[in-house]
Amino acid sequence: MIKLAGIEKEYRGTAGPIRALQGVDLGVRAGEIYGIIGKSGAGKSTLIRCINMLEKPTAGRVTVDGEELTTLSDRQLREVRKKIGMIFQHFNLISCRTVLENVAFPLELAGKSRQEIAAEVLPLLELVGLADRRDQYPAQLSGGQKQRVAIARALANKPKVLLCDEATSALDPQTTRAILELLRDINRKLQLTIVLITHEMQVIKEICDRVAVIEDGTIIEQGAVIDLFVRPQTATTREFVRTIINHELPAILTAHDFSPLPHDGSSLMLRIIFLGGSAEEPVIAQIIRKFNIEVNILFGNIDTIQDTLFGTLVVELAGEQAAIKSALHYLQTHDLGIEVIGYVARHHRITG
Ligand SMILES: Nc1ncnc2c1ncn2[C@@H]1O[C@H](COP(=O)(O)OP(=O)(O)OP(=O)(O)O)[C@@H](O)[C@H]1O
Repeated sequence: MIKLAGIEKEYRGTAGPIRALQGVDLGVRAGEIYGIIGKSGAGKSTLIRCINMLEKPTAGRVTVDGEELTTLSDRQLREVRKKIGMIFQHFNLISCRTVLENVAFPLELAGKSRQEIAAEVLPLLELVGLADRRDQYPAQLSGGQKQRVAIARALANKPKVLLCDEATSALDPQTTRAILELLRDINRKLQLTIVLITHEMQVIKEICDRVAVIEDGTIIEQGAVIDLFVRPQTATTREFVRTIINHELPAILTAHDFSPLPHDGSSLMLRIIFLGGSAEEPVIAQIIRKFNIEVNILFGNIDTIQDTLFGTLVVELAGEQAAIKSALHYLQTHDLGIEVIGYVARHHRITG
Protein backbone atom coordinates (compact mmCIF):
# COMPACT_ATOMS: atom_id res chain seq x y z
CA MET A 1 0.00 0.00 0.00
CA ILE A 2 2.84 2.39 0.89
CA LYS A 3 6.37 2.17 -0.42
CA LEU A 4 9.19 4.50 0.44
CA ALA A 5 12.39 3.97 -1.51
CA GLY A 6 15.68 5.71 -0.86
CA ILE A 7 14.09 8.65 0.94
CA GLU A 8 16.45 11.49 1.80
CA LYS A 9 15.42 14.71 3.49
CA GLU A 10 17.76 17.56 4.10
CA TYR A 11 16.76 20.73 5.95
CA ARG A 12 18.70 23.94 5.80
CA GLY A 13 19.83 24.64 9.36
CA THR A 14 21.56 27.78 10.63
CA ALA A 15 24.77 25.80 11.15
CA GLY A 16 24.54 24.01 7.79
CA PRO A 17 22.40 21.25 6.28
CA ILE A 18 20.59 18.78 8.55
CA ARG A 19 20.15 15.31 7.12
CA ALA A 20 16.84 14.38 8.77
CA LEU A 21 16.31 11.21 6.66
CA GLN A 22 19.05 9.15 5.09
CA GLY A 23 18.18 6.41 2.61
CA VAL A 24 14.91 5.27 4.18
CA ASP A 25 13.26 2.22 2.60
CA LEU A 26 9.92 1.13 4.01
CA GLY A 27 6.97 -0.97 2.90
CA VAL A 28 3.54 -0.90 4.54
CA ARG A 29 1.01 -3.56 3.59
CA ALA A 30 -2.66 -2.84 2.97
CA GLY A 31 -4.74 -3.16 6.13
CA GLU A 32 -1.91 -3.28 8.63
CA ILE A 33 -1.02 -0.98 11.49
CA TYR A 34 2.60 0.02 11.03
CA GLY A 35 4.47 1.77 13.81
CA ILE A 36 7.57 3.91 13.54
CA ILE A 37 9.33 4.41 16.85
CA GLY A 38 12.30 6.61 17.62
CA LYS A 39 13.70 9.04 20.13
CA SER A 40 13.27 12.78 19.92
CA GLY A 41 14.91 14.19 16.80
CA ALA A 42 15.28 10.77 15.15
CA GLY A 43 13.25 11.85 12.11
CA LYS A 44 9.80 10.37 12.83
CA SER A 45 7.74 13.47 12.03
CA THR A 46 9.74 14.16 8.91
CA LEU A 47 9.24 10.58 7.77
CA ILE A 48 5.48 10.42 8.33
CA ARG A 49 5.06 13.82 6.67
CA CYS A 50 6.93 12.51 3.63
CA ILE A 51 4.22 9.84 3.19
CA ASN A 52 1.63 12.47 2.29
CA MET A 53 4.26 14.88 0.96
CA LEU A 54 3.55 17.57 3.55
CA GLU A 55 7.33 17.38 3.61
CA LYS A 56 8.86 16.85 0.18
CA PRO A 57 11.78 14.42 0.20
CA THR A 58 15.08 15.72 -1.17
CA ALA A 59 15.48 12.38 -2.96
CA GLY A 60 13.71 9.04 -3.25
CA ARG A 61 10.26 7.80 -4.22
CA VAL A 62 7.00 7.72 -2.27
CA THR A 63 4.28 5.45 -3.63
CA VAL A 64 0.83 5.21 -2.03
CA ASP A 65 -1.82 2.85 -3.37
CA GLY A 66 0.02 2.50 -6.67
CA GLU A 67 0.46 6.23 -7.22
CA GLU A 68 3.95 7.70 -7.16
CA LEU A 69 3.43 10.92 -5.20
CA THR A 70 6.93 12.22 -5.83
CA THR A 71 6.08 12.82 -9.48
CA LEU A 72 2.77 14.66 -8.96
CA SER A 73 2.03 18.37 -9.32
CA ASP A 74 0.72 20.30 -6.31
CA ARG A 75 -2.82 20.16 -7.70
CA GLN A 76 -2.65 16.39 -8.24
CA LEU A 77 -1.19 16.01 -4.76
CA ARG A 78 -4.11 17.84 -3.17
CA GLU A 79 -6.44 15.34 -4.80
CA VAL A 80 -4.42 12.28 -3.77
CA ARG A 81 -4.11 13.56 -0.19
CA LYS A 82 -7.86 13.06 0.26
CA LYS A 83 -7.08 9.35 0.35
CA ILE A 84 -4.54 9.88 3.13
CA GLY A 85 -6.06 11.09 6.41
CA MET A 86 -3.90 12.45 9.18
CA ILE A 87 -4.25 13.08 12.90
CA PHE A 88 -1.88 15.02 15.15
CA GLN A 89 -0.69 15.16 18.74
CA HIS A 90 -2.52 18.44 19.39
CA PHE A 91 -5.68 17.50 17.46
CA ASN A 92 -5.70 20.68 15.27
CA LEU A 93 -9.46 21.22 15.55
CA ILE A 94 -11.11 24.45 14.48
CA SER A 95 -12.11 26.06 17.76
CA CYS A 96 -15.01 28.16 16.42
CA ARG A 97 -16.70 25.13 14.86
CA THR A 98 -18.78 22.49 16.64
CA VAL A 99 -17.85 18.81 16.64
CA LEU A 100 -20.20 18.23 13.72
CA GLU A 101 -18.88 21.21 11.78
CA ASN A 102 -15.28 20.13 12.32
CA VAL A 103 -15.99 16.69 10.89
CA ALA A 104 -18.01 18.25 8.06
CA PHE A 105 -15.18 20.59 7.09
CA PRO A 106 -13.33 18.34 4.59
CA LEU A 107 -16.66 17.45 2.98
CA GLU A 108 -17.51 21.14 2.58
CA LEU A 109 -14.11 21.65 0.93
CA ALA A 110 -14.93 18.75 -1.38
CA GLY A 111 -18.10 20.61 -2.41
CA LYS A 112 -20.65 18.14 -0.99
CA SER A 113 -24.26 19.21 -0.40
CA ARG A 114 -25.72 19.75 3.09
CA GLN A 115 -27.72 16.54 2.83
CA GLU A 116 -24.72 14.50 1.75
CA ILE A 117 -22.67 15.98 4.55
CA ALA A 118 -25.32 15.23 7.19
CA ALA A 119 -25.66 11.67 5.90
CA GLU A 120 -21.90 11.08 6.11
CA VAL A 121 -20.97 12.92 9.28
CA LEU A 122 -23.46 11.31 11.66
CA PRO A 123 -22.24 7.72 11.09
CA LEU A 124 -18.67 8.97 11.61
CA LEU A 125 -19.63 10.52 14.94
CA GLU A 126 -21.29 7.23 15.89
CA LEU A 127 -18.16 5.36 14.91
CA VAL A 128 -15.97 7.42 17.23
CA GLY A 129 -18.59 7.45 20.02
CA LEU A 130 -19.37 11.17 19.94
CA ALA A 131 -22.86 11.38 18.46
CA ASP A 132 -24.15 13.01 21.65
CA ARG A 133 -21.50 15.75 21.51
CA ARG A 134 -22.18 16.89 17.97
CA ASP A 135 -23.15 20.45 18.92
CA GLN A 136 -20.36 21.06 21.41
CA TYR A 137 -17.23 23.11 20.75
CA PRO A 138 -13.67 21.76 21.10
CA ALA A 139 -13.13 23.77 24.30
CA GLN A 140 -15.93 21.76 25.93
CA LEU A 141 -14.25 18.43 25.19
CA SER A 142 -11.56 16.35 26.91
CA GLY A 143 -8.31 15.53 25.09
CA GLY A 144 -9.54 12.06 24.23
CA GLN A 145 -12.81 13.43 22.84
CA LYS A 146 -10.92 16.01 20.77
CA GLN A 147 -8.80 13.25 19.28
CA ARG A 148 -11.98 11.31 18.47
CA VAL A 149 -13.28 14.35 16.57
CA ALA A 150 -9.96 14.58 14.74
CA ILE A 151 -10.20 10.88 13.83
CA ALA A 152 -13.77 11.30 12.52
CA ARG A 153 -12.64 14.34 10.50
CA ALA A 154 -9.66 12.41 9.10
CA LEU A 155 -12.04 9.65 7.98
CA ALA A 156 -14.52 12.00 6.30
CA ASN A 157 -13.00 11.63 2.83
CA LYS A 158 -12.98 7.83 3.21
CA PRO A 159 -9.19 7.57 3.11
CA LYS A 160 -7.33 4.34 2.49
CA VAL A 161 -4.49 5.37 4.76
CA LEU A 162 -4.51 7.10 8.13
CA LEU A 163 -1.29 8.73 9.36
CA CYS A 164 -1.05 9.29 13.11
CA ASP A 165 1.58 11.79 14.26
CA GLU A 166 2.10 11.08 17.99
CA ALA A 167 -1.70 10.89 18.28
CA THR A 168 -1.73 9.77 21.91
CA SER A 169 1.30 11.63 23.27
CA ALA A 170 -0.81 14.37 24.87
CA LEU A 171 -3.20 11.90 26.53
CA ASP A 172 -3.18 10.08 29.86
CA PRO A 173 -2.60 6.29 29.83
CA GLN A 174 -6.27 5.35 30.13
CA THR A 175 -7.36 7.72 27.34
CA THR A 176 -4.39 6.54 25.27
CA ARG A 177 -5.64 2.97 25.57
CA ALA A 178 -9.17 4.00 24.53
CA ILE A 179 -7.89 5.91 21.47
CA LEU A 180 -5.64 3.00 20.47
CA GLU A 181 -8.61 0.65 20.76
CA LEU A 182 -10.61 2.98 18.54
CA LEU A 183 -7.80 3.00 15.96
CA ARG A 184 -7.65 -0.81 16.04
CA ASP A 185 -11.42 -0.90 15.68
CA ILE A 186 -11.52 1.36 12.61
CA ASN A 187 -8.51 -0.44 11.14
CA ARG A 188 -10.54 -3.66 11.20
CA LYS A 189 -13.97 -2.26 10.34
CA LEU A 190 -12.81 -0.08 7.46
CA GLN A 191 -9.75 -2.12 6.39
CA LEU A 192 -7.83 1.08 6.85
CA THR A 193 -4.04 1.04 6.61
CA ILE A 194 -2.60 2.94 9.56
CA VAL A 195 0.92 4.34 9.96
CA LEU A 196 1.75 5.85 13.32
CA ILE A 197 4.79 7.44 14.83
CA THR A 198 5.49 7.33 18.52
CA HIS A 199 8.25 7.40 21.08
CA GLU A 200 6.34 4.99 23.32
CA MET A 201 6.86 1.25 23.02
CA GLN A 202 3.52 0.69 24.77
CA VAL A 203 1.73 2.12 21.71
CA ILE A 204 3.64 -0.27 19.44
CA LYS A 205 2.90 -3.19 21.74
CA GLU A 206 -0.82 -2.45 21.96
CA ILE A 207 -1.81 -2.08 18.34
CA CYS A 208 0.95 -2.36 15.75
CA ASP A 209 1.41 -5.36 13.50
CA ARG A 210 4.85 -4.33 12.31
CA VAL A 211 7.31 -1.71 13.41
CA ALA A 212 10.38 0.17 12.24
CA VAL A 213 12.91 1.71 14.60
CA ILE A 214 14.39 4.98 13.39
CA GLU A 215 17.58 6.57 14.67
CA ASP A 216 19.48 9.54 13.24
CA GLY A 217 17.30 9.49 10.13
CA THR A 218 17.95 5.82 9.37
CA ILE A 219 15.78 2.75 9.88
CA ILE A 220 17.93 0.58 12.11
CA GLU A 221 15.54 -2.32 12.56
CA GLN A 222 12.14 -3.39 11.27
CA GLY A 223 9.86 -6.39 11.43
CA ALA A 224 6.91 -7.98 13.20
CA VAL A 225 6.30 -6.43 16.61
CA ILE A 226 6.56 -9.77 18.37
CA ASP A 227 10.00 -10.45 16.79
CA LEU A 228 11.28 -7.09 17.89
CA PHE A 229 10.23 -7.81 21.45
CA VAL A 230 11.69 -11.30 21.46
CA ARG A 231 14.90 -10.61 19.53
CA PRO A 232 15.78 -6.92 19.57
CA GLN A 233 18.89 -6.50 17.40
CA THR A 234 20.14 -3.07 18.38
CA ALA A 235 20.87 -1.28 21.64
CA THR A 236 18.21 1.35 20.90
CA THR A 237 15.52 -1.27 20.30
CA ARG A 238 16.56 -3.10 23.47
CA GLU A 239 16.18 0.18 25.32
CA PHE A 240 12.64 0.63 23.97
CA VAL A 241 11.73 -2.98 24.75
CA ARG A 242 13.11 -2.58 28.27
CA THR A 243 10.53 0.13 28.96
CA ILE A 244 7.92 -2.62 28.69
CA ILE A 245 9.63 -5.94 29.30
CA ASN A 246 12.71 -6.26 31.39
CA HIS A 247 15.14 -8.39 29.40
CA GLU A 248 17.98 -7.49 31.71
CA LEU A 249 19.19 -9.82 34.38
CA PRO A 250 18.80 -8.56 37.92
CA ALA A 251 22.09 -7.16 39.28
CA ILE A 252 22.50 -10.07 41.71
CA LEU A 253 22.75 -12.43 38.74
CA THR A 254 25.17 -10.36 36.70
CA ALA A 255 27.62 -10.16 39.61
CA HIS A 256 28.82 -13.70 38.74
CA ASP A 257 31.58 -14.71 36.37
CA PHE A 258 30.07 -16.69 33.54
CA SER A 259 32.12 -18.97 31.36
CA PRO A 260 30.98 -19.86 27.83
CA LEU A 261 32.14 -23.47 28.35
CA PRO A 262 31.14 -26.04 30.95
CA HIS A 263 33.61 -27.21 33.52
CA ASP A 264 33.53 -29.70 36.33
CA GLY A 265 30.53 -29.21 38.54
CA SER A 266 29.41 -26.00 36.86
CA SER A 267 25.74 -25.16 36.44
CA LEU A 268 24.24 -23.56 33.35
CA MET A 269 22.33 -20.30 33.25
CA LEU A 270 19.79 -19.94 30.48
CA ARG A 271 17.26 -17.41 29.41
CA ILE A 272 14.19 -19.09 27.93
CA ILE A 273 11.70 -17.12 25.91
CA PHE A 274 8.26 -18.63 25.57
CA LEU A 275 5.99 -17.48 22.85
CA GLY A 276 2.35 -18.26 22.12
CA GLY A 277 1.58 -21.99 22.44
CA SER A 278 5.08 -22.77 23.73
CA ALA A 279 4.25 -20.82 26.90
CA GLU A 280 1.73 -23.50 27.79
CA GLU A 281 4.12 -26.47 27.44
CA PRO A 282 5.50 -27.72 30.74
CA VAL A 283 9.10 -27.94 29.45
CA ILE A 284 10.68 -27.19 32.80
CA ALA A 285 8.89 -30.11 34.46
CA GLN A 286 9.84 -32.27 31.48
CA ILE A 287 13.57 -31.60 31.66
CA ILE A 288 13.64 -32.23 35.40
CA ARG A 289 11.93 -35.59 34.90
CA LYS A 290 13.70 -36.65 31.72
CA PHE A 291 17.26 -35.70 32.61
CA ASN A 292 17.21 -35.90 36.35
CA ILE A 293 18.59 -32.40 36.81
CA GLU A 294 17.80 -29.60 39.19
CA VAL A 295 16.20 -26.50 37.74
CA ASN A 296 16.16 -23.29 39.71
CA ILE A 297 14.00 -20.48 38.44
CA LEU A 298 15.87 -17.25 39.10
CA PHE A 299 13.79 -14.69 37.31
CA GLY A 300 10.52 -14.67 35.42
CA ASN A 301 8.24 -12.37 33.54
CA ILE A 302 5.05 -13.02 31.62
CA ASP A 303 3.08 -10.66 29.43
CA THR A 304 0.93 -10.60 26.33
CA ILE A 305 1.74 -8.75 23.14
CA GLN A 306 -1.63 -8.21 21.55
CA ASP A 307 -3.02 -11.77 21.74
CA THR A 308 0.29 -13.61 22.00
CA LEU A 309 1.51 -14.86 25.35
CA PHE A 310 5.13 -13.91 25.87
CA GLY A 311 7.28 -15.01 28.79
CA THR A 312 10.89 -14.85 29.87
CA LEU A 313 12.47 -17.16 32.42
CA VAL A 314 16.03 -17.19 33.65
CA VAL A 315 16.89 -20.63 34.98
CA GLU A 316 19.89 -22.43 36.36
CA LEU A 317 20.37 -26.08 35.42
CA ALA A 318 22.47 -28.12 37.83
CA GLY A 319 23.51 -31.78 37.77
CA GLU A 320 25.71 -34.05 35.67
CA GLN A 321 27.34 -32.18 32.75
CA ALA A 322 26.07 -34.76 30.26
CA ALA A 323 22.52 -34.39 31.61
CA ILE A 324 22.70 -30.57 31.45
CA LYS A 325 23.91 -30.82 27.84
CA SER A 326 21.04 -33.16 26.92
CA ALA A 327 18.51 -30.89 28.64
CA LEU A 328 19.87 -27.88 26.73
CA HIS A 329 19.63 -29.81 23.47
CA TYR A 330 16.06 -30.84 24.35
CA LEU A 331 15.07 -27.22 25.00
CA GLN A 332 16.73 -26.09 21.77
CA THR A 333 14.64 -28.52 19.74
CA HIS A 334 11.43 -26.96 21.10
CA ASP A 335 9.80 -23.84 19.76
CA LEU A 336 11.44 -21.59 22.33
CA GLY A 337 13.97 -18.79 22.35
CA ILE A 338 17.02 -20.15 24.20
CA GLU A 339 19.91 -17.94 25.14
CA VAL A 340 22.89 -19.43 26.95
CA ILE A 341 24.01 -16.89 29.53
CA GLY A 342 26.94 -19.04 30.63
CA TYR A 343 28.28 -21.61 33.03
CA VAL A 344 28.95 -20.74 36.60
CA ALA A 345 31.22 -22.63 39.01
CA ARG A 346 29.45 -24.71 41.65
CA HIS A 347 30.84 -22.69 44.59
CA HIS A 348 29.35 -19.63 42.89
CA ARG A 349 26.04 -21.29 42.24
CA ILE A 350 23.43 -18.61 42.17
CA THR A 351 20.96 -20.41 44.39
CA GLY A 352 23.40 -22.78 46.08
N1 LIG B 1 11.70 22.49 9.42
C1 LIG B 1 12.90 22.11 9.85
N2 LIG B 1 14.00 22.85 9.63
C2 LIG B 1 15.21 22.46 10.05
N3 LIG B 1 15.44 21.32 10.73
C3 LIG B 1 14.39 20.53 10.99
C4 LIG B 1 13.06 20.88 10.58
N4 LIG B 1 12.21 19.89 10.98
C5 LIG B 1 12.96 19.00 11.61
N5 LIG B 1 14.26 19.34 11.63
C6 LIG B 1 15.39 18.58 12.19
O1 LIG B 1 15.38 17.30 11.59
C7 LIG B 1 15.68 16.28 12.56
C8 LIG B 1 14.50 15.32 12.63
O2 LIG B 1 13.38 16.00 13.17
P1 LIG B 1 11.94 15.32 13.35
O3 LIG B 1 11.03 16.38 13.89
O4 LIG B 1 11.56 14.64 12.11
O5 LIG B 1 12.25 14.23 14.49
P2 LIG B 1 11.24 13.49 15.46
O6 LIG B 1 11.78 12.11 15.60
O7 LIG B 1 9.86 13.64 14.98
O8 LIG B 1 11.45 14.29 16.81
P3 LIG B 1 10.37 14.67 17.95
O9 LIG B 1 9.91 13.37 18.54
O10 LIG B 1 11.18 15.49 18.90
O11 LIG B 1 9.30 15.44 17.26
C9 LIG B 1 15.98 17.01 13.84
O12 LIG B 1 17.36 17.20 13.93
C10 LIG B 1 15.25 18.33 13.69
O13 LIG B 1 15.88 19.34 14.44
